[in-house]
Amino acid sequence: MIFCQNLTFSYSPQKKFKFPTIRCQDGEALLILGQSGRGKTTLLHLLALLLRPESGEIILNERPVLSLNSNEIASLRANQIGIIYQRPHFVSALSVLDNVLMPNYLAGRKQDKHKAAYLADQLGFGDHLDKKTHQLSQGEQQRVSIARALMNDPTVILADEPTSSLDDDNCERVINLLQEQSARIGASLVVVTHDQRLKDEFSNQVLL
Ligand SMILES: Nc1ncnc2c1ncn2[C@@H]1O[C@H](COP(=O)(O)OP(=O)(O)OP(=O)(O)O)[C@@H](O)[C@H]1O
Repeated sequence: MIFCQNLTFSYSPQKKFKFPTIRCQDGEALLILGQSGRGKTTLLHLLALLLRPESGEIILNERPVLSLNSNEIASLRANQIGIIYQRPHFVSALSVLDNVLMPNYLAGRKQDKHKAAYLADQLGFGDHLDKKTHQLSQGEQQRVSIARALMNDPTVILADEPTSSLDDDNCERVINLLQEQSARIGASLVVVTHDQRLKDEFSNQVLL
């Protein structure tokens, strides 16, 4: 589960944010909708512990996390949080498969090639595993980053505009897969987006 309340953050005295209470239980999905510039990525990075709020509280799996030290936060992020960034960050020298396997490596786990291949098939890029990521289209790269986020069976999945480069068919496929996978592993799924196509796909929604 993920819960936060009274979160505030500022990039500068002119750019301050106060975010609404967010609550997403295990196996549930939450959509956070907002226009460009409303702070969706900022909120997601706060929840992913990539940014530190000025005030407020974040609880992951019943545990207050803002008092953890940097090693504890790194371990939590590697093992329990799957992040799908707005723009995927890949290691360009590695194959698509090795990029998908990267979270196993970073968390000190055995590399699970079967799972990587399964997720790649489900997400429709199973034929591209031996390529380099720059040889894939933007939509394919986005799907690779989704597979990568699911590799360690995270308890919290945070997705930043996961459907922005996708056509309608792939949009539906990706959202279904994210919801199925998070429900299957009992994870909390939080999606931030301005993609209005997702409005009817989530029963729990927050507007920024
Ligand atoms: N590192 C930064 N330093 C200063 N201002 C920033 C920084 N990152 C974001 N901002 C500003 O904070 C505001 C919110 O940015 P954020 O990326 O969180 O919005 P968003 O809702 O995700 O937008 P979009 O839908 O366009 O991605 C924007 O006005 C942006 O210019």
